Amino acid sequence: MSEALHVMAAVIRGSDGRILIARRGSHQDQGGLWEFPGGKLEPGEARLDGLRRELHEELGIDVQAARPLIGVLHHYPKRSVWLDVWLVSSFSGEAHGAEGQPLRWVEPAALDAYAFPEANRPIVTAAQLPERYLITPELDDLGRLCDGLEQALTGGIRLVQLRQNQLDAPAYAAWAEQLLARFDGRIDWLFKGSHAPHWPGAGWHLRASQLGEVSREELARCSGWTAASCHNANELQQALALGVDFVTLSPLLPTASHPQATPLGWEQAAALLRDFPKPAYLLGGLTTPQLPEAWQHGAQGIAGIRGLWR
Ligand SMILES: Nc1nc2c([nH]c(=O)n2[C@@H]2O[C@H](COP(=O)(O)OP(=O)(O)OP(=O)(O)O)[C@@H](O)[C@H]2O)c(=O)[nH]1
Ligand SMILES: [Mg+2]
Repeated sequence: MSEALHVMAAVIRGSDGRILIARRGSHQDQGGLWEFPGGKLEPGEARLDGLRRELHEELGIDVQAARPLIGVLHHYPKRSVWLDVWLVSSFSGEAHGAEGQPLRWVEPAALDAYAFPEANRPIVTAAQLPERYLITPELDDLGRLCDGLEQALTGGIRLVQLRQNQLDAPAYAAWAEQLLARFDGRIDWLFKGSHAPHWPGAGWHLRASQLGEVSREELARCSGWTAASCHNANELQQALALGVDFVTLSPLLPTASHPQATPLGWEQAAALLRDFPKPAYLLGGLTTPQLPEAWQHGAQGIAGIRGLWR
């Protein structure tokens, strides 16, 4: 990372949820492609200061609230860049292309239609994913699960993994089908098991043990989000090679559901994520008030069963 060019970039989210993108000048590196505004950090400059300076220079705005979103180390043929991307949720001033660059405010889902530099794929994903990923508790009753999900939705959850390890495959499929119909369009689902990719619109969450069994092609056929459970550097590399959209990294802290596992702790998790260019949710013993700590340690946010249920 030492030789990589440290670039500060911003996913700027307006009050209506849309995101600001700019088109790079044709004379610039990656010319003509869309980008997240920002630029090179100067020697000795603090990260947030660099971000503020770049956004002032390029857009004429003053940052009021920002936090780390994702770090992406990318090797272009000519040079390596460390894209240090922050989410800007509040700013003053009217954004305009101060260097003559065209700007556009875009719905997060519509970002897929724009041509970005190669390094930007995980940034687009990070801009689209929420900060919390709910994993369902194992319940013996579908009605209770639905009630809990309604409450979670009220609390702002919209990304959910259906974990029901007590069910056999046919029973799991029956629940999945009913849940898809009931929460139509309100939840982004990730299902588990080998049958998961067959539901249109639903995502697929791989267990760590599936990382060596599933192919890139199989994963690419899934029409929703794809994710994997990772616990160490090796599994993160496997997930990266398969091309999943995001991962969970666990266990961060001791948990009741996995009492035998050794927790990673904050520092080890941060070290693993520094070299991992995809959004990652930290999992294990975390609750919503720990979100800022997760962001500071390089995570997209937190995942959880008990911590996010009710
Ligand atoms: N700002 C920005 N740079 C990106 C993105 N994606 C990406 O690969 N880069 C790369 O990061 C590098 C530095 O960005 P930059 O050209 O904005 O730097 P800068 O504002 O200081 O520009 P300057 O050298 O024209 O003064 C470029 O090689 C650029 O291609 C992105 O989304 N935003
Ligand atoms: Mg720039």
